Amino acid sequence: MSPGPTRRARIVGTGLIGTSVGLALRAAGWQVSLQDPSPTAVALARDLGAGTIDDETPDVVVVAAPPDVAAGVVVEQLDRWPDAVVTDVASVKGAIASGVAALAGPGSSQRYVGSHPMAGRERSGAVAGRPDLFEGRAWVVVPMPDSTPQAVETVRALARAARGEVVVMTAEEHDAAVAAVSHVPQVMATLTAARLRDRDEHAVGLAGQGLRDVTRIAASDPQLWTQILAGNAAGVREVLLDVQSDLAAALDALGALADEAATPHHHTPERDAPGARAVLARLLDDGNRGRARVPGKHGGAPTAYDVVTVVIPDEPGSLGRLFAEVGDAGINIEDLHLEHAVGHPVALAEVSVLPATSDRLRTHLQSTGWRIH
Ligand SMILES: NC(=O)c1ccc[n+]([C@@H]2O[C@H](COP(=O)([O-])OP(=O)(O)OC[C@H]3O[C@@H](n4cnc5c(N)ncnc54)[C@H](O)[C@@H]3O)[C@@H](O)[C@H]2O)c1
Ligand SMILES: O=C(O)C(=O)C[C@]1(C(=O)O)C=C[C@@H](O)C=C1
Repeated sequence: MSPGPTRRARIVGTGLIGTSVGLALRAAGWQVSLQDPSPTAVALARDLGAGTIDDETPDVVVVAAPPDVAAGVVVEQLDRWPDAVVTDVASVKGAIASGVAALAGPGSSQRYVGSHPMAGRERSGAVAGRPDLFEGRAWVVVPMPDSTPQAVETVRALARAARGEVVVMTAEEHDAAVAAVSHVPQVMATLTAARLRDRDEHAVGLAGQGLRDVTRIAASDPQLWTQILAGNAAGVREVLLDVQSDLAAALDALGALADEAATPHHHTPERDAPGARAVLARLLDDGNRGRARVPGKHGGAPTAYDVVTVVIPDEPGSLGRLFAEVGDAGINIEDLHLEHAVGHPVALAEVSVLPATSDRLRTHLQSTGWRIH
């Protein structure tokens, strides 16, 4: 290791995450060299500005390869660069830690520290890379029992340079946490979206923002996610067993309510489905309470935004004019969703703002001729 701050990184695996790490580190002034078995992937990452293709000796190597090869690649890199710290960014940590422990030569695993930036996209490949992908997102750092303090500090510095917020955990803590906050959400999005395959176009055409919110990540790469789910099988299964018991309760309640509805003329308190509505209400309330725990922007406490829904003509320049108008009112847009109504030449822009500013924004937009929904 060279003295002073780490400035030379090597990225091995230049897809979405490797390219994003390269772009982020270069923006922070680091030298970055790139490597990938796919000549196209590495050339593309270079052309996008993520680094150079050379064999400069690195201070730190970032393995951003698929989870099922990550441990082997970490060990190759520990052997190739005997003075470098090596980390990986795979979405599972226990399986990689055991792989490295089993394969690494004596003493070299001390230079390995696992990590996992909690940011990504439903797309793969260098072209989807973003320099600001990790901005304000948790970046989990997972030391091995024998990692040196210097190796841990090197990986913390790397995560900070890429604009992540460092959180240190064991591999077991990490895998249990991401089962609930990342892996099961992927499964639920996938299962929900799968129900749309055989629906006719009229039904799917009614989709509003709710479906979009719930299914964005159902577009993720099946090959990558098969590896992630297999790599955290026990943790994912444990959370899904709880989901299964909630689903069973929902099915029982819905069954009772469906029977009730099928005998509409014989409503009596005994024949009604006693307790079924309470079961559904409890499940929905549990969902409210879980959702309220999801952190807000930059990992802070959840912020309740007010949504101002503005009707905009579905034509070039409308959104730009709306942004300018909100800017003129001196109000920050915290989030934005666009919804297109089927068969209508307008779109709905759902502008999220801080609650203290929403009334002022509505008044301002109405006074300048915008239709508020
Ligand atoms: N996609 C996400 O949202 C996300 C978020 C955080 C972490 N991760 C983790 O980051 C890693 C990369 O995921 P991605 O989304 O960038 O995938 P990706 O498919 O976009 O990129 C993977 C890259 O690894 C390369 N590769 C394949 N085999 C390799 C090998 N043996 N050695 C070196 N490189 C190899 C591929 O050619 C490809 O360029 C995975 O371990 C994943 O779990 C993904
Ligand atoms: O936002 C997305 O598209 C993601 O899939 C990101 C996401 C997640 O938040 O669950 C997915 C997998 C990763 O390991 C880390 C981040």
